[in-house]
Amino acid sequence: MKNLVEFKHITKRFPGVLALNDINLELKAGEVHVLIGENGAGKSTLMKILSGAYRQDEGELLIDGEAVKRNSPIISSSLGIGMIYQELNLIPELSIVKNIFLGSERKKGIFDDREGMYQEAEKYLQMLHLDIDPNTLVKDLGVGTQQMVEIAKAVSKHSKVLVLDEPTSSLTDSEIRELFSIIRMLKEQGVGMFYISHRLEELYEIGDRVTIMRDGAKVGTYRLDEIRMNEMIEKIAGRKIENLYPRNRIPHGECVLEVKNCSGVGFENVSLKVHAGEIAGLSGLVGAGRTELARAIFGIDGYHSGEILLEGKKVKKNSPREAARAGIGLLPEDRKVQGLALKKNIRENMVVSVLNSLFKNGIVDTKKERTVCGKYVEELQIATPTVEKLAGFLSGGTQQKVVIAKWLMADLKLFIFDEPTRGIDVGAKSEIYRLMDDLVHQGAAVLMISSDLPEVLGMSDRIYVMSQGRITGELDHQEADQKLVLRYAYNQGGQADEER
Ligand SMILES: Nc1ncnc2c1ncn2[C@@H]1O[C@H](COP(=O)(O)OP(=O)(O)OP(=O)(O)O)[C@@H](O)[C@H]1O
Repeated sequence: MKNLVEFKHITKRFPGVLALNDINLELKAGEVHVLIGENGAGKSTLMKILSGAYRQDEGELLIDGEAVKRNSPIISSSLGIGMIYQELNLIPELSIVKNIFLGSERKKGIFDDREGMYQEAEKYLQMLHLDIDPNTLVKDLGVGTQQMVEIAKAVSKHSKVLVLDEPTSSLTDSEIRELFSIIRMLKEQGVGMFYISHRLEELYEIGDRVTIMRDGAKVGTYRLDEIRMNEMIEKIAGRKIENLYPRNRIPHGECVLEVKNCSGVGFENVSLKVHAGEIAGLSGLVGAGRTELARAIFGIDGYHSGEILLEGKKVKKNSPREAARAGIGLLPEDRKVQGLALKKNIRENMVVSVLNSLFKNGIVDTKKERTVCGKYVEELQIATPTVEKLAGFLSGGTQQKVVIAKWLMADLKLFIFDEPTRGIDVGAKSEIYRLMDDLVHQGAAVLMISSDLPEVLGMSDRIYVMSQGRITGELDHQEADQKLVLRYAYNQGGQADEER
């Protein structure tokens, strides 16, 4: 089969980092080629060379068999390369049609052919099974639908190659199904796709071949029907991971968090408890109201009735500062926006929450600071030559590790983690789990929101399930399994009980 893209001996350096080391790789027509590897392994850098955002230091890029001498985003797009990023690149204030045709407006004479563009957009939306008016503003769409609009945009440009960078990370289950059926349709039309993801289960469903990368080098390319998951995990991490969920459950202590009949925007009549020494999982589908509840507990948003208590004392409403002072920390879902100062370096980002403890005689004890940061850089395998590197230059997953380190360092009574391992590679995941287990052993309480079912089941002592703003189930880890949690998540828990 024809090669749509060929990377030949591609090397790329950044100050202090060999981001890509002699990479050889090809993409065939009609193929879904998965790229996988630890955070900072070089996946995005390779794709940015394809998109023309970066230029390789050595090696050659061929598109459709032709060497691309001088690449740029415009050239790459004209050669049929479409990029669909995690951070969506649509303009929220504009309509779907305007977004689709931005920069490639269809003309009738010298004027924009508005009617033509509307009809064409409608055709693409129908093709993607989206029943929406193309004049709808993008800001009024959910994240999943926005992603579909990005795909419609790529389809309108008749892209031969699509790059999907963690496309499912914020989609609901049914949106993921929809996306996969679109990917299959595009495959049949001969479109080739690079697919970056850290979710190993889904790769088997959608991928043809997988290339594993580590530290900027290619470990190997394998057909997915020829490599087992355990083997893949070992190749990604470069070591054996005996136990991904290193939980050592202990009898729990006093109640730390109590939410009593709480109602607010996105959740209703929620009651739950988390104890010292316990990890309580909060499961449910995307959009079930879990993040809204977490934001209310941490005081970012208010709630109109009910009570939130920390160690029996009421937590002040609407004040994250008071919540933090009381001993609550929230690791937000949207970490890039909320969790990190991009213009500050790793060290500065990490120590903000513990700065007080680093002062000695009124000045920061830099030796202690470096030791503390170094420990987390090592444990979480943060890919960086130095802790002085600006956070903005780190790979997406590495940025998340820095935010997580910052929270793990803080001395808190209650940690709320919202999707703690989204976008994190499998080796670091097990380290984060180990550190979470340490936290509860030291007496903290953890509320972990997660859409990753194996993670919820593997880590929690108890699992609360939410559906449409309400708690629909509470399960002990011993009785919980994937099916049961899903039933409650779809609010079918009652029926399940009757069946049993
Ligand atoms: N503009 C830049 N300046 C300096 N270093 C960079 C820059 N872009 C990437 N890097 C470095 O290159 C390496 C590869 O990063 P890349 O973003 O390609 O990783 P990745 O495999 O996509 O990771 P993730 O899974 O976290 O998205 C990292 O060490 C990163 O810090």
